[in-house]
Amino acid sequence: MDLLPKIKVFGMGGTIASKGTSNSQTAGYKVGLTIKDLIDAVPSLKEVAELDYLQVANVGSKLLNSSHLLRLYASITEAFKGGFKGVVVTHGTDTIEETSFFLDLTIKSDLPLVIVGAMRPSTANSADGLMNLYQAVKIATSESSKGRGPLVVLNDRIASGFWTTKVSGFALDTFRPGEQGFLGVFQNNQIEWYYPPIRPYGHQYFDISKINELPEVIILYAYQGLNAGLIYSAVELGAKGLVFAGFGAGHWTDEGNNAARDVWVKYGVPTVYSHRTVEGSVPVANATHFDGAIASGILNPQKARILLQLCINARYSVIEIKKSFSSVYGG
Ligand SMILES: NC(=O)C[C@H](N)C(=O)O
Repeated sequence: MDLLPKIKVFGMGGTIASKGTSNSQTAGYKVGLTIKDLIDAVPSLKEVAELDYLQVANVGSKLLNSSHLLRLYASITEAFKGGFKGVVVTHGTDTIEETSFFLDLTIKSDLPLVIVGAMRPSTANSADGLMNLYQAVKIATSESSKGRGPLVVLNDRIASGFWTTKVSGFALDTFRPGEQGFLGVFQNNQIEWYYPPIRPYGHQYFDISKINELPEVIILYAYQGLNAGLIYSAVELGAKGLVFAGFGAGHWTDEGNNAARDVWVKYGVPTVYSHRTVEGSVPVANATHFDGAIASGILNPQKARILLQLCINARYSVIEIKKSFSSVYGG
């Protein structure tokens, strides 16, 4: 018999590793399973891969921060260097999109990297976690998954980790690929790709191999009657960059724009104008208020924040940051 591919699975926590107190409970449950428990619960994994595993964290993904991301980055890099043919990360769905976008910009490998979660705890009727985990490992073992960047699998669908975003706190098909579309689908547990391997337009790589923290970047959300004092508070809290989840196509109040200009002129803190709308983008024409104003393009605030952190960490000038954002469609 051929040797099975060696796959490393990293556990981060989330609903996929959670337990409720009854099988009708789908909210208010707690993380209670280890990555070993999850793997042991899917005996058919033994038929597709030789698995090793590591618990990197075991929390709801709302509790994950830049230190966890850097630890995960280091663990994945080591696994690929150590000869594993693919990696799977089990993760809470609330912030999968940030982690997957971050890994897309920092892991320099064409080997399959799959991030997977669940929308129902392990104790629920029709819990989705184990099938999602099985499919994630299948993707990680497949030659056809190479060169696509991090992939997010949920509810039979395979999405680009660069683009995907969570749209519902309860729906099993919570991950939407936006206008870019899903990359593939599972049918009877066989992968059906819609496209050959390709990286997103505007994809770039950041070397973070020598750092142990990422700069603080704070997101501020637009609302009627916005208090522009929040911008100064964010800078006082240590923000080295700001991201605005603006109205419509990145609009912000005049008072807020003036405050953002002020913190740029006084402290050199740049602001990325993103959008609170689920879809759409912020064109360069809507971020011309001052030199340190940057258009997010199509990137939502949480992804724009990661890109700005990486750009500031790389000591990019504001012109280089603008170039980074404008290489993403619509920026
Ligand atoms: N469905 C989920 O995974 C949500 C969860 N609470 C999380 O850790 O993000």
